[in-house]
Amino acid sequence: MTAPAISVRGLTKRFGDRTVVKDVSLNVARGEIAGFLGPNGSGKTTTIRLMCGLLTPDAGEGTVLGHDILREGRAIKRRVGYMTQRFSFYEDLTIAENLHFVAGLYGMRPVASVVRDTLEDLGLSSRRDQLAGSLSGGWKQRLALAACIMHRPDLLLLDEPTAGVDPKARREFWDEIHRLAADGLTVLVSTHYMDEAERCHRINYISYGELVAQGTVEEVVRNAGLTTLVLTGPRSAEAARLLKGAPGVEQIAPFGNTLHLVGANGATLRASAERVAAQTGTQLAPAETSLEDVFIRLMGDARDNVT
Ligand SMILES: Nc1ncnc2c1ncn2[C@@H]1O[C@H](COP(=O)(O)OP(=O)(O)OP(=O)(O)O)[C@@H](O)[C@H]1O
Repeated sequence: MTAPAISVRGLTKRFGDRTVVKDVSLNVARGEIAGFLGPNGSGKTTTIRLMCGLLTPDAGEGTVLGHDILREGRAIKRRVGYMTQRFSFYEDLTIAENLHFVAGLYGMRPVASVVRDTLEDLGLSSRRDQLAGSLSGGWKQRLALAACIMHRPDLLLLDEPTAGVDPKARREFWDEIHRLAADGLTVLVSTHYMDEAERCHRINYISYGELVAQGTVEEVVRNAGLTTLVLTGPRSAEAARLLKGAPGVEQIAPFGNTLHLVGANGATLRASAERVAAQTGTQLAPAETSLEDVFIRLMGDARDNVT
């Protein structure tokens, strides 16, 4: 039986007297696209670096691609492609020249055909002679992806790969990720975008260094046990004022003419919402809880734990 792509337990990392990763356990099956989510500074990058042997944990153990993270960092690095948050290229080299350089670093032979295959694989052939510095965000990101899959890794670690990229380029990037996963590559990808989280097979949510939710999107939403209601009508802004601080109302978010209300205690939330709906002549209806509703809730919970 092949070992899971990632199987780590109790990972902990301190910087000075701050513990930024606390007892994190993570399992990622081969071929899975695992999402890694959480607020800024919650420890995603640090966890990724612990798993690919770039940082040594203060506690914890486990394997990545069957290799021990404490003793076999070199073997892990050879089989992992890591796209960092601020990936960089030689801006005054073309796409093809940048890839030649990377192929040389990895010692891949014959360089010319490796580069040609990679260009073709990622649909970069038509732009092979364009200077990297003159590419749009979406093409730069595609080049970065090409550079990190060139050595045919088994696991891709992508740290916010689509930050600042337009929706069409993001969609194409995700189509590419799914294509790679269908070919057997495992992907762990950190993101702040909800639509991207929904494109993962499973998600892992980390907050202040602790993993607080794991599972498929449906499981994470269901386990949060939240009720969501929608108020609609021209007086929804007034309704929002009246609902602020009302019993059971934990989140109030306007979306155009509607007001999105979320709370853990469904009965209390409904009672408050019905009262205000009657007062303001707005219509009340049940709605599906979204992943965003759950994440806002998780962020609030974690902050409460810290203060
Ligand atoms: N080498 C370091 N030395 C000291 N503190 C660090 C170091 N690297 C990260 N940190 C701190 O650890 C915390 C977690 O950072 P990390 O980059 O892992 O979070 P993140 O979840 O990736 O955040 P973001 O979403 O903003 O990228 C932050 O408070 C950060 O400032």
